[in-house]
Amino acid sequence: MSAQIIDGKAVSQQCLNAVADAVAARRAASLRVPGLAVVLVGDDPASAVYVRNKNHACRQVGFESFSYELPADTSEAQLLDLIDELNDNPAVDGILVQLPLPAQINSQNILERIRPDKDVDGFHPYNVGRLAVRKPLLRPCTPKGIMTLLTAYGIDPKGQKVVIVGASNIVGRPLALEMMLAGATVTVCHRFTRNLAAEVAAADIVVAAVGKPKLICGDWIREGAVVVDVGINRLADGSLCGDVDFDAAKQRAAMITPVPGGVGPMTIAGLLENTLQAAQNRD
Ligand SMILES: Nc1nc(=O)c2c([nH]1)NC[C@@H]1CN(c3ccc(C(=O)N[C@@H](CCC(=O)O)C(=O)O)cc3)C=[N+]21
Repeated sequence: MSAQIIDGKAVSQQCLNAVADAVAARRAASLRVPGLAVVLVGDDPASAVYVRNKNHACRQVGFESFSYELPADTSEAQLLDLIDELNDNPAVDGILVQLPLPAQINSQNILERIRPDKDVDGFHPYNVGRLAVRKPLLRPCTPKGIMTLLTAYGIDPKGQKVVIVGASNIVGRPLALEMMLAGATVTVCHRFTRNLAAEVAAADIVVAAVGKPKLICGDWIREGAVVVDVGINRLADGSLCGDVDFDAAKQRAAMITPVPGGVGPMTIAGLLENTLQAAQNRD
């Protein structure tokens, strides 16, 4: 048996088309075009890809896009000043500060400075807390994109055993909250998990979000499971590889997301949906 490949690029395109329609409708009603500000400090290569894809998507849906590229030695105070300015700028609906930030800047201080109603990454403790108490406002983009992708393929996590590998603030943790909200029974694995293979083998839905190439072996996957691979790892030969051994896992899974073309494009879709929502909430 070979798994059905989940096409994140196609579903992302559908999401972007819906956002573009909503932007056109806003224009027709003389409402403001949504504006997204992206702040990049220094030059992290993974962030550079993201910024490029995000700019392309913004143009495609008709958003106004504000790009800030600051030198690697920018101080925390300078970055806080820029955020205050963007918080007060009425043309800006969404603010995204690319992570990771250089070592001299405390990321948490930065994330907490962004107005929660402009926090389109969903990383502010207020938005994290809203999701935790089942009253989400702006939801983290990658978990949101994964839920959209599963829905598009008719996969309902309700009552399913979901195993998430990785407990990061940006993917694993908020995804656990999303999955609980959707009625799944959730296990979160991390560096202290004793028998990772056994945890993964018990899953109806496995999500890998650790950033370690091929950490998840194909023969761990239960026959007929759904596999979602969040990892985007660049190998020495320049190729991209997920956290799952794709070729082996697709022999056992019912459905699987590829890298690239899986979760990555859905993160962008989630971001643009959040920015539209932020604009609508501010009308
Ligand atoms: N505050 C913040 N929020 C983020 O969401 C965030 C961030 N910082 N820092 C960097 C990471 C990385 N990230 C990606 C999202 C989509 C693709 C993406 O579209 N990938 C495509 C293309 C990959 C390629 O061709 O290299 C794919 O998987 O098919 C990549 C990377 C968001 N991040």
